[in-house]
Amino acid sequence: MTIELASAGDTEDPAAAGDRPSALDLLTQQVRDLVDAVVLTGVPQDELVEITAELAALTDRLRALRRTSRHPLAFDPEGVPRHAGNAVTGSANPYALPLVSRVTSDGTIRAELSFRQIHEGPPTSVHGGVSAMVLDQVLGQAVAVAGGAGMTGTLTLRYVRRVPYGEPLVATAEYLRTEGRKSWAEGRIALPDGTPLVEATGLFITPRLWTEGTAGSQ
Ligand SMILES: CCCCCCCC/C=C\CCCCCCCC(=O)SCCNC(=O)CCNC(=O)[C@H](O)C(C)(C)COP(=O)(O)OP(=O)(O)OC[C@H]1O[C@@H](n2cnc3c(N)ncnc32)[C@H](O)[C@@H]1OP(=O)(O)O
Repeated sequence: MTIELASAGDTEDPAAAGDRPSALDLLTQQVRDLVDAVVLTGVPQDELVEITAELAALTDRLRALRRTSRHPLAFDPEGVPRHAGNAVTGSANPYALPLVSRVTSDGTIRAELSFRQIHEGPPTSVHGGVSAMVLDQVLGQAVAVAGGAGMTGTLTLRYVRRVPYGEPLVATAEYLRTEGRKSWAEGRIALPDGTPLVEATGLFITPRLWTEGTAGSQ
């Protein structure tokens, strides 16, 4: 297999890397595949023991050199916050879906997504907390793009229909309004035909600390 990588040093700057994945992106995706495989594996016990030992050795290799700083926060040209370590969108975070959002011409945040079996809560359905995490992110992006970036103050959800995994879905969010440091947004996870599965409204508050000049950590 030949893999064309981004140049060394590009990993912090997706724009500089163009469409080519960095080695860290590829590692992250491989670990996602690993997690999926763990949840679904049926290999015998002795094989599991051997694999666990091999993974422990790989974990030690990764720990040989640790980052001394968190992944930086950047904004893409449309104003969507990008953070490689983010739990929902992070290209360097195996835990992230990852969710890739764009801004439509009317300012809506839109992300096509597909949950996996690892996101299961009730049998055959996505865990409600996982849906909430995605909605927190896209609503937060909607207010960030509108200029009101903040921390979630409240997030209200209505679980309308069960959310399936393994099927294409769409998450969208729209900025509503701002009053002082408070901004509101609404959004939903829906089937591709628009049938809503989970609806959300959220209040995002720009922390006093940020307005006093200290950057947030999100
Ligand atoms: C320099 C620029 C840097 C830019 C950086 C951009 C970052 C990128 C942005 C976006 C990324 C993409 C999207 C991400 C999406 C995910 C986001 C999350 O998951 S956030 C994690 C979960 N949320 C928390 O952990 C919050 C914890 N709470 C706090 O930090 C504070 O309590 C905070 C910021 C919410 C408020 O603290 P205060 O000191 O700034 O503000 P006070 O003066 O207490 O309140 C201001 C007003 O807001 C109300 N308020 C405060 N907390 C509230 C709450 N939880 N619910 C409702 N109202 C609340 C108050 O009653 C007050 O209202 P009245 O002005 O009197 O009308």
